Amino acid sequence: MKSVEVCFSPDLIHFHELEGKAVVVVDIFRATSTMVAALANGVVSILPFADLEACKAKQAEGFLIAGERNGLTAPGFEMGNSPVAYLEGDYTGRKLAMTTTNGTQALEKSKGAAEILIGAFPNLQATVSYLQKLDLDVLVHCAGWKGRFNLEDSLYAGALVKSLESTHLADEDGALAMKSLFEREGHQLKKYLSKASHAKRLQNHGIESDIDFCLTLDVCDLVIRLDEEGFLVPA
Ligand SMILES: O=C(O)[C@H](CS(=O)(=O)O)OP(=O)(O)O
Repeated sequence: MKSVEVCFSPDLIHFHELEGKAVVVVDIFRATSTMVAALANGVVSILPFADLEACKAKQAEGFLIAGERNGLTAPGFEMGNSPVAYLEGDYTGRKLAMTTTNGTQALEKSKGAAEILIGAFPNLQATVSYLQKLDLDVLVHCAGWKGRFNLEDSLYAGALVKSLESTHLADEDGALAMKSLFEREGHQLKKYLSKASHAKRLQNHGIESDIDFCLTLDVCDLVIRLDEEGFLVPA
């Protein structure tokens, strides 16, 4: 049987082996949810950046540029980090360059894995089915918040561990704990996560509809992987 483990923050990733594994990067509020929304609604690929200036420079090459820091659109960027913006606008055929506070940093720190996927609640089941066909152990890499643990990414990790239980053994404490948490709270995601500090920060930005999308299960039949050129694309 294959295995599944959880890393709770990019600052802890050095404790985990990446080589030979499928890493699922997750940043529920909001980066990975936004990536799913963008690629499910016409964007053809996403080039992730840890750095704002490098990302912004891609505009000169025709990229749509998305930049977010501390929940707000960064100065000079066309898009911020709202999934709903991609559901409402028409970005068909556009290539997106994207940088966010936590999510794109976690992606950068996942490099070296055999396969890197984007995890979010809207594409949970599609990602599970894809992972079950791969002959790889799984590491869930939670983006957290500025190096800290957060509830929403960890709860997603629990949902993934639970969904993979017929094929992947959860044999470490983080995976076991989050599976138990999801079994207890997964039926009331929105109520439970309304207590999360990140949800409270986003509520202060008045983006309730983003939170709703981020916590909706299985509305996108889409698997997203990082390709050999460094673009996030549908698998
Ligand atoms: O835009 C977001 O939701 C967050 C902002 S922050 O972490 O609360 O500053 O960024 P993300 O990279 O999606 O975690």
